[in-house]
This record gives sequence, C-alpha cells and structure tokens, in this order.
Amino acid sequence: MLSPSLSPLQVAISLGDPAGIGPEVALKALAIAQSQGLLQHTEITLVGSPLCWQTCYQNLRSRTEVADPADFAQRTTADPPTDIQTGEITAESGEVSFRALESAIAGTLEGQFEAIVTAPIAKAAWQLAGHGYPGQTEVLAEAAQVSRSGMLFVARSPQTGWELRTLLATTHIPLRDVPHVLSPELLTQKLSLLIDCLRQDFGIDRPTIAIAGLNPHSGEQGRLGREEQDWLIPWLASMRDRFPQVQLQGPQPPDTLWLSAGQAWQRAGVAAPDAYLALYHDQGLIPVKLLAFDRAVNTTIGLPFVRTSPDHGTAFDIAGQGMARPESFLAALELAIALAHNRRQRALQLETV
Ligand SMILES: NC(=O)C1=CN([C@@H]2O[C@H](COP(=O)(O)OP(=O)(O)OC[C@H]3O[C@@H](n4cnc5c(N)ncnc54)[C@H](O)[C@@H]3O)[C@@H](O)[C@H]2O)C=CC1
Ligand SMILES: NCC(=O)COP(=O)(O)O
Repeated sequence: MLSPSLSPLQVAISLGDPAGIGPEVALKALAIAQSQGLLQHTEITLVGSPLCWQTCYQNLRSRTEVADPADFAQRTTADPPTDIQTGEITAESGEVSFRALESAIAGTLEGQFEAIVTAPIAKAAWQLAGHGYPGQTEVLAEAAQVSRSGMLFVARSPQTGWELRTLLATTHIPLRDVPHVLSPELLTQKLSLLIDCLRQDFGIDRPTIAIAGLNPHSGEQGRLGREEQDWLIPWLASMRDRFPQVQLQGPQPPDTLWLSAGQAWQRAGVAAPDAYLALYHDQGLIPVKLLAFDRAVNTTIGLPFVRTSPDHGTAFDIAGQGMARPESFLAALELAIALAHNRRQRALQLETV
C-alpha cells in the first residue's frame, strides 16, 4: 500500500500507434484501475495527440468500459494532418506514436514524470515516418544516455503469486545475426544489469538466475553447435567467480529451461529461478507469452526512470473493434506504479542515511 503522505506518483501514458489497439487498451485499463481504486496515489498524464485519444474514446464508449481522457492530465503533441484509419500502417500514425513517446520521455527527463507506460507502436510505421529505431527501448536508452539497457519481461502468476522474469540478451535482430552479436562482453553487460535490477527493483539480493544455451540440447558437447563449449561455459564459470552471491545455472537446454517456470506458475512451493536469461527474442518470449500473454509486462531496465509496456503489439487485425484485452496494459500500469514507488522509497531512505 502506498503511503498517502507522499505526493502522488507521476505516471505518463504514451499514446502508441493510433491505428492499433494501444489507446484502446490504455483507456480500458484506466477504467479498471479507476474502479478498483488503483490510482489513489497516482496522477496519470495522457501523452500524445488529443484528437487520437478522443477519437478512440468516442468510438468505444458506447460499446465497452473505457476511461474518459478528459479525466486525466494531458501532455499534448500535434494531431495527425489526416484521419487515421484503424488497422493501417502509415507514416502518419508512425509519426504520431513517435512524437508521443518523445514527449513522454522529454517530460520525464524534465522531472515531470517518474514512470512511463508506453502503448504499443508499429516499427514498420516508424520506418515509414523516417524513424529508423528498432523499437521504443532503443529510443528510451538513447534519450536517457545510458550505455546499458535491457528488455525484461515480468509476469505474476494469478494462481501462486510467483513472478516470472525473463531478460532478452538480444532483441530485434534477424535470427541469423544472433550468434555473431552474442559475446561474453554483451552477456556480462546484460547479466550485471539483471543482477542490479533484481536487487534494486525487486529486493532480491542473492538471486538464482538460469541462462539458456543457444543450440539444441545446449550443443550436446559440441556435436549440435559449438558456442556452449567455445565460450558460454567458460564465460559462466568466470561469472560465478565475479558474482559469488548469485546462483548461476546453465547454459541449460533451451527447450526445457522454462519448464520450471510453468510449474511454479501453476503450483505453489515449486522451486524456480528468480530470473531467466534468454539469448534471443523468440527463445525468451515464446515461453513468456504461452504462459502469460495477458499478464506479462515488458520493462526497460537500466534507465534512470521506470518504463513499462504491455507484452503485445498493435494487433492491427482487431483494432477499433473494442475486443482488445486490457490485462497486460493494466499489469504494465500496476508494475510501473510499484517500481516507481520502490524507487521513491529507496531515494528517501538514502536521503535519511
Ligand atoms: N511494445 C511494443 O510497442 C510492441 C510492438 N509490436 C508491434 O506490433 C505490431 C504487430 O505485431 P504482432 O507480431 O502481430 O503482435 P501483436 O501482439 O500485435 O498481435 C499478435 C496476435 O495477438 C493478438 N493480440 C495482441 N494483443 C491483444 C490483446 N490485447 N487482446 C486480444 N488479442 C491481442 C492479435 O490480435 C494478434 O492475433 C508490429 O508492428 C510490432 O512491431 C509488437 C510487440 C510489442
Ligand atoms: N517484442 C517486444 C517488443 O517489440 C517491444 O519493443 P519496444 O518497442 O518496447 O522496444
């Protein structure tokens, strides 16, 4: 429970792609958050084109429960010059979603917000609008001028309360580039970031972390691929020396690594790692989305502020129909509030020491 003596947490929600389901899941999640009293100590600011927020609200309000954008503070960016067609990937919608993210980041760096919850954008629309970033993570990291950042997916089991955490070592790159991009230096950077995040954001000082292999059966002693033998196993040995407080498991066969997560998700008392390190995007996200598509949150670690996002994309196939499920966005909002609150508490403790 948040302490009422603190001033409200300041959380920005960026519009995302207005042709997709981002504004819809945001307004639906806000309606649930309002009705459940989750925003009592939080001030929400909607960031982006006011016309796009309003259009989404007007389109859906008679069909489903959505919050009224007028109930929240606004940080506005330019409206699109022409109507946005739901479900279409265009330069106009890419420009609108990029400007909303840019403005949310600017507000955060100016000290207006402590956390940003980003609605999903379409990378293809950004490309059409001339913004060549592979995703929002890279824009956030560049704007915050951090040398290390990571894409961590977090999901809490509704049955057991166990929390699945999966960090991706590589993200939006072609599969064939993965073996060339992976290196001891990159994995050291990601692992140390994860260890810092577990301690600072989740209060876990002595975590167990499971690391996936790259090849089937983790290479089967080099017969099905050599990366494990050539450098992953020696690298892990060096990490055990460097982080003696951390129990490092692996490199483990990727096809069975997340079985423990499935069990801990369903049954209380099952032992499972505090976090998993996946070597590439789909290796980590297939188990996450199979287990927790409606609950997982994508959070960027390594930033000086909190950033969360739902685990799904723009879902153009169902945009504008009122059928998008808001649970992942709601989880992203709740996690953003919890992490921002933790960071405030830590800052207060440091001030009083
Ligand atoms: N955080 C972000 O900004 C993300 C953006 N994307 C972008 O989204 C676009 C579409 O990507 P896809 O691979 O198709 O993934 P997607 O997550 O948008 O859709 C995959 C499938 O899941 C369904 N779905 C997704 N969210 C749903 C929800 N809340 N309720 C009900 N059904 C839902 C969709 O209808 C679709 O059938 C791409 O441009 C991609 O770059 C994808 C993932 C994350
Ligand atoms: N698959 C995760 C994803 O696309 C999220 O990317 P980002 O926009 O948060 O960088």
